[in-house]
Amino acid sequence: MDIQVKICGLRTPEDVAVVAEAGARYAGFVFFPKSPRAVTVTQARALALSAPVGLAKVALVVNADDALLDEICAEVPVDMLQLHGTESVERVAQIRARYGLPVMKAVGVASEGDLPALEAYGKVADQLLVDAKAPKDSVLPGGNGLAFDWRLVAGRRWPVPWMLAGGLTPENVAEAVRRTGARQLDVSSGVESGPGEKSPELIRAFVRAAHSAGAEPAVPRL
Ligand SMILES: O=C(O)c1ccccc1NCC(=O)[C@H](O)[C@H](O)COP(=O)(O)O
Repeated sequence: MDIQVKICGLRTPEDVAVVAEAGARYAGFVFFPKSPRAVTVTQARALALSAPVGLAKVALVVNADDALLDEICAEVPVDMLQLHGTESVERVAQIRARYGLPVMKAVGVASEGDLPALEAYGKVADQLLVDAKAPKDSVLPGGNGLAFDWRLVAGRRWPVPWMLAGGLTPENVAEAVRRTGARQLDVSSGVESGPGEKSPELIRAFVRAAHSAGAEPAVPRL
């Protein structure tokens, strides 16, 4: 299976076009006002409508209530919901049932103790996003440009497909793939020239490096 890439935190139609042309599979829109990548529902609608067929649009929310999710799902043609807060297993199942969209649950990983959560969420979500745990003093639950110890997830399997995230860059993505065996990758800060500013060159370099790494045998080297 080819490597699939998600570029998160897109804010302009130009970002969307570059991501699609580069060959990414997913485009993420951040509905978290404190983020430098935040978009409004109106902005996200325009971005989603500009996306070509084949680019899956992902709405990223943090502990969203039904009112916000109702609005996003009514206005923005999204293909997946990414839950990046402290949503419980029950809440993930409820959101999945209410909106009839695939749900990806993000889980922050810093130590072995964080791994059981992936098993639990893997029973109710359609995908898992295995991300670095946010530092305690960060205002952002994700998108901090920090990697975690990839040995924690090397060769692991969960009940549903998963994406690796956290501090990935065009320079380290091949090593991340080799070490973890990940077949899906998510990046935000590593393809930016400044907070919230996506770089077309870095996006192209990241997708190229990820796809090249996917063509190599997926044998974890530790
Ligand atoms: O990106 C944000 O600003 C953000 C805000 C609130 C919750 C999650 C957020 N990002 C989550 C992502 O999907 C990122 O792509 C993922 O955490 C990896 O980020 P990075 O380490 O910057 O590549």
